[in-house]
Amino acid sequence: MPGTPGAAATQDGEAPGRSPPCSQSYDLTGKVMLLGDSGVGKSCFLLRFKDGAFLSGTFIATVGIDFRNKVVTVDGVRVKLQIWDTAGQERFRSVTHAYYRDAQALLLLYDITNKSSFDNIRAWLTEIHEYAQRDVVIMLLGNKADVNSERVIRSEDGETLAREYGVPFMETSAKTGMNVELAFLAIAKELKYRARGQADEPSFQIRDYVESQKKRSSCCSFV
Ligand SMILES: Nc1nc2c(ncn2[C@@H]2O[C@H](COP(=O)(O)OP(=O)(O)OP(=O)(O)O)[C@@H](O)[C@H]2O)c(=O)[nH]1
Repeated sequence: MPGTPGAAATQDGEAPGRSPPCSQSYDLTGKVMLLGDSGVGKSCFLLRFKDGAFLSGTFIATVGIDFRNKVVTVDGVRVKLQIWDTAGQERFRSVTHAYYRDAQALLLLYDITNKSSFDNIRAWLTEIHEYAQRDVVIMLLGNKADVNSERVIRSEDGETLAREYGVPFMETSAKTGMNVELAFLAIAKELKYRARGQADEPSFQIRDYVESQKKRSSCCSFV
């Protein structure tokens, strides 16, 4: 959803819609939701992106929903991402469903060390198709890639599932930062492409972009 060009961005942590005391300008804005089972690392993923931090050993399950804003610049365009961190626990599902409709992009996470979080991805996609906009951008992320010794889901399994649903895929780590920024930048680029049309980049495809950036970073990753 295009924002008012040059308008003041909402302050971090402030309820959307209220006027901010300070301003950070942006050209476009988009709502992104983090989804996936409880414990897959959604809150840590957001914290890594927003503040570059990781709090190890602590797991405080999200209650309901929380959000943070961050402005990223892609191809000279400032995109304000309003990122909603949802609770993965079943009992909060009815709360989070209400937010799907406004989201332009969804990051769907599973934990590569937790088989049920991967098996539940199909159920998440069914929910997404029920509650989200038809053209919502979806990205599948296999998080906790830093703990390869406890891996139970192969990277190829994530890739196969993503291909089946026609969505981009990558493995990530909120702990090391691997591919965290890339996931959000790819979303921002797609939102920019949708808002600005084909003029700047006639053949932009988010899946191709993610694949090319993954390959490019494999030699000297963010780890
Ligand atoms: N090794 C490793 N641990 C992680 C990573 N991301 C998160 N964790 C750990 O996984 C646990 C759960 O992380 P959260 O970010 O709270 O999980 P969540 O998906 O937000 O959980 P809910 O709020 O209940 O939906 C915490 O103990 C984190 O420290 C990661 O990339 N690598």
